[in-house]
Amino acid sequence: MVGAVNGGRLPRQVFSVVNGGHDSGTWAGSVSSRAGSDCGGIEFRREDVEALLNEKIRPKDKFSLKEKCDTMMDYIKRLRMCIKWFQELEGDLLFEQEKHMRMLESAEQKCYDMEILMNEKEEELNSIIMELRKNYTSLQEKFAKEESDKLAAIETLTKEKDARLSAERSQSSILEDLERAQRECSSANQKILSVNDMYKRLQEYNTSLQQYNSKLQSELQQTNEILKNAEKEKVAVLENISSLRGQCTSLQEQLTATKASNTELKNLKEAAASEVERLRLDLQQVRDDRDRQLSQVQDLSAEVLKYKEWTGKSAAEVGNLTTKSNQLEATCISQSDQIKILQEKLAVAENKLAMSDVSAFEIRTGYEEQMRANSELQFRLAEAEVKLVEGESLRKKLHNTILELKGNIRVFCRVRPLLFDDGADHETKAVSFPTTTDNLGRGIELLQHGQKHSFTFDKVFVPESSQEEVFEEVSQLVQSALDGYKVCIFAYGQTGSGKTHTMMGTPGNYDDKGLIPRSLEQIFEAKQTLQNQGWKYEMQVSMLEIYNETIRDLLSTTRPLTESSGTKQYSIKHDANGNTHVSDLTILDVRSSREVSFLLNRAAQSRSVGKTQMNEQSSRSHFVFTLRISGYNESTEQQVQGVLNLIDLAGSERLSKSGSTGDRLKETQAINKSLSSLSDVIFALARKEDHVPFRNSKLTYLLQPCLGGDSKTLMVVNVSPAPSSINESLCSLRFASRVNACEIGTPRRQTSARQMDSRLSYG
Ligand SMILES: Nc1ncnc2c1ncn2[C@@H]1O[C@H](COP(=O)(O)OP(=O)(O)OP(=O)(O)O)[C@@H](O)[C@H]1O
Repeated sequence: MVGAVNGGRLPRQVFSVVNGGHDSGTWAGSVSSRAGSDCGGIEFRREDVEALLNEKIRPKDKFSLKEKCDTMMDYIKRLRMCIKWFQELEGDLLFEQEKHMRMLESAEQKCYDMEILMNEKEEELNSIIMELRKNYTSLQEKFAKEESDKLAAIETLTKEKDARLSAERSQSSILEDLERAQRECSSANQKILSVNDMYKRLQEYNTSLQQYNSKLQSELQQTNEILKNAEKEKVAVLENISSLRGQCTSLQEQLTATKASNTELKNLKEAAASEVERLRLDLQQVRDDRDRQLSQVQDLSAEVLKYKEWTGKSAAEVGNLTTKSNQLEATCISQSDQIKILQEKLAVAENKLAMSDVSAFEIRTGYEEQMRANSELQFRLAEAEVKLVEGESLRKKLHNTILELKGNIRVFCRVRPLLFDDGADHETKAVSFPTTTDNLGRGIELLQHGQKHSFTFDKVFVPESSQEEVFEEVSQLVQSALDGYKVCIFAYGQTGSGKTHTMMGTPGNYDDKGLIPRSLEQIFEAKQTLQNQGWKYEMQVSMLEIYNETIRDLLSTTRPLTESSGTKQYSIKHDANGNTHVSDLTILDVRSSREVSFLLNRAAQSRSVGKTQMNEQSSRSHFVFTLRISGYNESTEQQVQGVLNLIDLAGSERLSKSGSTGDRLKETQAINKSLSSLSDVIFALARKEDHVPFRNSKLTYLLQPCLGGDSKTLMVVNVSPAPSSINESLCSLRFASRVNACEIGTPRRQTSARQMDSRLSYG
């Protein structure tokens, strides 16, 4: 049964219970205590019982069978007792087991409670341990720190000891230094006094510099005056030169005529001389004949005398001789007559010769006089030309000085006349021009809601200013392009304010032509004039427009009809030399202003123009005209590369006011965006910011060299005088005055024979 319960082995608890808690030894004590004498005092060992239970016990061989049977019987009896006892024991054990089970359960419960408690405690302990560990670590750190502090303190102490020693040593030297420093201090105080004195003097110097500055300003004005006078003188000198040239030409003609008549007279003289020579020869011959005949006559006379002496001779012979003598005398007389005639002829010829000699002398004298006058004229001409060159270089120098003093971006303002379309009350004046000497020709005032806004620019053109007057002010700048500068002139302003009028003029009205045609005429005229100084120029032209942030080639013969059919992507690139190139753009060589006018007309027809509420013929794009000039002087071997950019910007307009819709709205938005990029660039330049957002629009990127480089740039801000446009005019003038305050750089002349791309560049 036990075996069934526990695989044939007695449970350990049983031994404990039976043995009274002793785990080893035999069962005798226990069995006897319960079984008493029934066991017969026979002891059996635990192994025996186990063996018995497992039926492994064999009675010992030395007993007899009976003894063996008795033993066995006894054994069986005991076994039965054992079994009984075991049964009792089992009951006890079950009872015990139940008790133990209950105890176990309560122990388990306790255990479980304990476990929970333990877990809680463990957690508590863990956190305490953690805290303790932290404390320990921090304590260790503190300890280490304190150790290092201690070491450092010891070191510092040692050092301090050393320092103290050395301080004690140096104290004395410091005392000496102190004395010296005190001495120096007193001398420094003296210096401070002198510096203060110097400061005062510097302030005075500063004041004098300011005065000098204002003096320079007035000198600048004077220089402007001088420049204008120099211009006038230049014109006078040019006129003088042309009259001298005229005189020179007429003298040259006279000289040629005189030379021709001289040659004629020389020929006549030579003919007369040869005639005289011939006559002389004839005369000589006649004289020889006469002499010969005279000697014959003399001979014959001698013979006659001899014959006369010979009276005895025959009368016939005498008659003969007399006839001969008469003949000879007649011949002699006729020859004498001939000689007389010849002598007369000779005298006439000699007279003629003398006369021709006299006229030849006169002609020679006249010729020499003319030669003298001619060389004098040549000398005066050379002098005038030298003066002209000097005047020209003075003009350039003064002009460049003015620009350098001003910074390279200048601003002109032009107010257009009131138009019928402005619908304005012509009595109400929103724009006025101050007449004080300071601001005369340079100031403009706007009246908005009763408040006056004043602005000053390099030049302000009143509504009555003519196109010619405007051009006169920019002609110097245009001229600089021929001197090798990059020049950029752009018109800015609200839509309908007169930009296109200023730049291009009125179509079909020759006298009202704008800056672009006038500039070209001046350039081509100057090209002709400068030829006399050895300059040869080549010109290339290109024209483009930026419409809705897209570049369009206005000279392309294969221009797409619609926006979407466009194939070419014109990209802008700036090279290392500061030149700008637009890929695939048409560039044409031009030789006369007429050729360029023709191209301008062609471009004007291709330009994007539309009608808005503000302007009947509004330019809906930015127009960029570029002329590249490359010049070479054979005599000085100088080379210049100038660029002239003339730009008519699209007009800014308020969406609300323009009343644009559809495509017009898109255009207006694109125009306003690029103009606002332009103002961003100008403001960044004015503030001297590190990053200037040139790349924010095609317009600003294209104009980068003009705005941020070394070119001479002029902005013409156009404003309308209409009271209804006062807000826009104010915006334009505010922007222009920011531009006017910009200092961008110093214009640089391109005079070296540096390599330039054969493609046209913008700056
Ligand atoms: N100085 C002037 N004298 C006479 N008329 C002028 C003057 N300036 C402008 N106008 C006239 O004003 C009108 C608008 O001028 P224009 O077309 O030049 O303006 P805009 O600024 O180019 O306009 P948009 O930006 O819309 O193209 C035109 O009829 C023009 O003839």
